Amino acid sequence: MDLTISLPPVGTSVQQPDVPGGADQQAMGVYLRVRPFSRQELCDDQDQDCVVIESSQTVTLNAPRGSATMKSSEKGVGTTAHRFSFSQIFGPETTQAELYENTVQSQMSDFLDGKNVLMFSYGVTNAGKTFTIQGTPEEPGILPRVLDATFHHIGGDQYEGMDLKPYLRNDAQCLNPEQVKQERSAKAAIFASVKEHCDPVQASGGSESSLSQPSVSCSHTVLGSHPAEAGSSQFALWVAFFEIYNECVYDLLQPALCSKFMRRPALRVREDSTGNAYVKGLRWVNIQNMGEACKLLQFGNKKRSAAATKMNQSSSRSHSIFTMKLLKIEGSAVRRMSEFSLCDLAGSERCNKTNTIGERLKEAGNINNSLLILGKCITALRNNQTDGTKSSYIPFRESKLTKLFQAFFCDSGRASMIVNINQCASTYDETLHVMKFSAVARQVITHKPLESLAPCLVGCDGKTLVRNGMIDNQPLDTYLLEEELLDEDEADFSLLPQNELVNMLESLRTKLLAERRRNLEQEIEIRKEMGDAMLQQLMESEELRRREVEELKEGYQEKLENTFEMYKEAIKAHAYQSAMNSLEDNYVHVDEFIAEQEKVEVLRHKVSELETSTRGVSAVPTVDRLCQTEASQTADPCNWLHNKKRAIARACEDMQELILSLERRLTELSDNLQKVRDGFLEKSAALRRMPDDQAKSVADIVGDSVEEDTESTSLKAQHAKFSQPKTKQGLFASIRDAVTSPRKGTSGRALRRAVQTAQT
Ligand SMILES: Nc1ncnc2c1ncn2[C@@H]1O[C@H](COP(=O)(O)OP(=O)(O)OP(=O)(O)O)[C@@H](O)[C@H]1O
Repeated sequence: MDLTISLPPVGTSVQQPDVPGGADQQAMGVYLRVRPFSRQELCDDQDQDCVVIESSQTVTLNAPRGSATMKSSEKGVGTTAHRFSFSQIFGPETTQAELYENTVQSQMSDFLDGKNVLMFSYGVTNAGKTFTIQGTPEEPGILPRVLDATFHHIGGDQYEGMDLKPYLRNDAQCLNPEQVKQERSAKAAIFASVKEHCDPVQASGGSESSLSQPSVSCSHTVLGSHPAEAGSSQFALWVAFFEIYNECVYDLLQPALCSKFMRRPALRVREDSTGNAYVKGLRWVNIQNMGEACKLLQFGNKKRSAAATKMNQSSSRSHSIFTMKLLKIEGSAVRRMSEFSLCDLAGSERCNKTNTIGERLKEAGNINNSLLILGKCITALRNNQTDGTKSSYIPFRESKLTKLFQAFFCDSGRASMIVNINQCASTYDETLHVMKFSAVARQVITHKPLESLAPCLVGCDGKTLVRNGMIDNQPLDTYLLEEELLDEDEADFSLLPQNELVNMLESLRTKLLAERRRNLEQEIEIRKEMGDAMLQQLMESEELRRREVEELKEGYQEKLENTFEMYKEAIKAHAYQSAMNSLEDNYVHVDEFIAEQEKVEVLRHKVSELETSTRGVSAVPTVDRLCQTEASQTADPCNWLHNKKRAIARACEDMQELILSLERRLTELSDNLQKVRDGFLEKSAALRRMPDDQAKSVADIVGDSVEEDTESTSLKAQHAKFSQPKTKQGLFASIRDAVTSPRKGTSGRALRRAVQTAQT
């Protein structure tokens, strides 16, 4: 988990932060506890002097070989040694009692004085967090010691009645006899289920400090300064034990479910009318001695989500919170109520180190997420405090854990932290992250907690009975439930006394304004974060698309080239195959080829002889050339001549058709001439009968007729030419004449005759 924390320069110790506020403000208590090596760890060569305690407040971490930190420093990023300072450092030899006396005792006196206190343990898995908070029967941890000290403080002033109970976050409720009965039977059910498993000495519950067995030597000197006011006040201690697992809150003091297949009901985190978070429906149990406390712890621990991981056989997979509420009772009024919460956070392990898969991986994700938010809250708190002008958003509401912690950090409480580390080389990098986190936490300033005001006492139905220790004269049931106050439509404010109403309105107005301002700031912050995130996402997806398109293009290009190459190869292969096939088909042995050539030569000779012997044919050079060329191409000259004869016959037929068409046209023209002549004669006669002024136009008409007459004459002359007998020449010369100048050359009939002669 990277908490993205800016650190002071390496090699310098983190200075104790200046506390501007003076006496009522102090730096958050951050203690370091270094666990001793286990025998197994020593065998595994985990002792590489990674953790060197320099003084009671300063420790240096040296990166071992193979760690990511060492690798980074080898690349020139960062260094191998990091120094950190703490409120106090407890080495491996520190006993549980020493730790308690030097860390919790001052908080303990605050708690007994009516102030709210939070203490949480933070560290990687297997670092000793649970050992520090709960300990073992032989070496009890902080929690049993706090309980023991509380009972010692209560002494004989135990409030026996169970009718005054914590309610919401800071209020108390007055139970009716029926409810008291229910409380007793619920408590008895819990104890009944742990009876067999609980150590008989601890379970006896006879002693008010049953934990004060030989192994536990708990100093109660601090309590001497604030002894319970004998006779005047009584005390009631109520405890709750719950866990936050996978971001769901589960009550560890709920009776066992009927079936193991039933799912545990998850509880909701709500806010009371003053904005303080509380777990709705959480079971509070009144305990009156250490025996009962021990049984409750056993009952709850059995239900806690733990699992064997690679690094810890019994690793806590959830954040467990044990909360004590001490009610100071005078008569039937609760004068004061204070809270002590002890939180054993789940290990901040890395997924790869712990072999986390499946459910364990999901757990690790949720654990790391809530720890990350805790880190963000602490960083934001520090930033806001160090820079007075800054008021950045603190994301308390982003996880259940930080929601419940908010009150301790912001106003009505005091928080302190015990950082647990082991000295193993294999977990060095994670340990370094934990130390960086604690370096920031060390700079957070906490306000000295104010003594809590008398809680608002509500009746068995949840309606307010007492405010600030004063019992109102108004009928008890005229006050409103928190839910009703939140629902404006149903709230009947007119039932409240006037001065109460004015005060209430004023405080509500102030709260509303503060809430609106906070909401607005949060909204702006969230919008900005969302906008940035969306922009980032867009840019990333754009880049991704671009890369995908490029990859696709390259892929298709490559495919195309491959296909093209494939086809080229196929065509080449096919061409080669075809060439080979045709080579096989046309293969002629060289002797055969020579013989054939000789045959051709003989035939050619014969053809030339034939040509020479054919008169007239030899006179046509074109045909001769044609014959020579084609005769050389064919081995059978007779066949060739036959073909040629057929071709010439076809040509003659065409010529005949041409001659016929010309004759038809000549006939048409003769007919026209005849018509024109008739017309001319008619018009000449008419002319003679017509006056002189029309003579010119008639002359034009006559002119036209004369032209036509001229044409007619020339046609006639042509016809005569066609009709004249012609000197017999070569066949092809005659054809050529007929084709090139049909009007001037031989007549159709003469041409036909010439062809016929050639054919015979
Ligand atoms: N100061 C100590 N002296 C002796 N043994 C210790 C000490 N601290 C821890 N151990 C032992 O180390 C082991 C791991 O401790 P523990 O279970 O408390 O770790 P953890 O940090 O709570 O782990 P996880 O986060 O996985 O629950 C336990 O066997 C515990 O008894």
